Amino acid sequence: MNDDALSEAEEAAARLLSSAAGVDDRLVEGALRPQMLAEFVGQQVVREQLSLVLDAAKARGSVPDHILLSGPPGLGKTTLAMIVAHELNQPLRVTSGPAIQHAGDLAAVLSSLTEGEVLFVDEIHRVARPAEEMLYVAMEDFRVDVVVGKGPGATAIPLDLPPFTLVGATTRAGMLPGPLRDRFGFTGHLDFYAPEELEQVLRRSAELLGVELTPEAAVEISGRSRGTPRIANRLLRRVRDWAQVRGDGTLDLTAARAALEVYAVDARGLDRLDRSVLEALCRRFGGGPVGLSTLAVAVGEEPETVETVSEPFLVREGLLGRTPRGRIATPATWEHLGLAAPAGFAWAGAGTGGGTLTSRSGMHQDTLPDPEP
Ligand SMILES: Nc1ncnc2c1ncn2[C@@H]1O[C@H](COP(=O)(O)OP(=O)(O)OP(=O)(O)O)[C@@H](O)[C@H]1O
Repeated sequence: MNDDALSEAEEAAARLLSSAAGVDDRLVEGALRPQMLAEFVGQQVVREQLSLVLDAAKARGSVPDHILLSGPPGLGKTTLAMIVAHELNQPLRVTSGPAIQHAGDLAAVLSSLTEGEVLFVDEIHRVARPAEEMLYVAMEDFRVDVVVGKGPGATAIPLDLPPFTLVGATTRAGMLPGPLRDRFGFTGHLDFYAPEELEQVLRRSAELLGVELTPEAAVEISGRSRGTPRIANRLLRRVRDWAQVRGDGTLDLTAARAALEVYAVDARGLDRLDRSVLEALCRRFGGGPVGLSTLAVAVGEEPETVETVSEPFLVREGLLGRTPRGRIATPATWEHLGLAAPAGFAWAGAGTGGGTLTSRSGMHQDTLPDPEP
């Protein structure tokens, strides 16, 4: 092997090793999380409000009010919870709604908190009913009533808790019971990011990953990231893979386009699930209305996944309408799929919030609660 061939082989090995080091994407995702509020890109309003809440509490030397963060997945709720703990210089305890199925589960977590600690409850709308009451008391009075014994002889022993801050995150704010929502002193709603904000996220992540990202590639990736930093970072890592394996290591427009084609992310950022939802809606159900659960079965997913992961973006893009009678296609849906709308299809909906069909009769309906506002 001559010197050139040898150095090529060494380079190839180095490239493979560095991509192998990035195999655990979750570790990389953690490394890309901003640590302080000042590093957190976008969400100007929530950032300013939160910074006031935290600064005021620090100035008073007290714990801040409980904080509720809502919004679609991947917009930075967990990151903000971590930032809250970091900014307050307090430890963070992490749990999630589905893990709290009994009051005892919650009592165990609460009774081990230290003063000022930040307790993060992800998917707080899924905390089981029996634990909810206990959470109300803990949030308001910093107390848990531990029940000892069973039946008529059961007694509740009150246990004082040190003041702590609860940070709750939810993708379904509408599902939170009123009394729980009311006990949060601050509620921040995270919205999808603007393309320029995602470019900023991408530039920051590329720097942390030590890769060169051209401005054109940043625009291309951000445009296909569905307004979501987690997706932007994920696509960045896929483009990095492509650039390392098939390109020269630079994340340029060619690498971005080629990689996103390999991973079937279309020009509007729709992925496999989004397209399956739209295809099923139009091809199998004639554009709807079709109930959420029927649609979810048709694409082989859980209704909650379709509702929380796919729908918010599709509705925002005007590619899907949600009505009390079910999900419906919009003119943009047919256009995006390159299909002709069936004769008689007429849409009288607002682009983002849903709408009504004017001439088609309801078909394929499930019993469906009113869509969330
Ligand atoms: N504002 C931001 N600036 C920079 N990076 C961000 C921002 N928001 C999110 N990220 C990145 O996106 C990733 C996903 O964020 P995070 O896990 O906080 O989302 P989430 O809203 O909690 O999602 P889920 O509800 O699915 O848990 C993080 O790893 C972080 O690197």
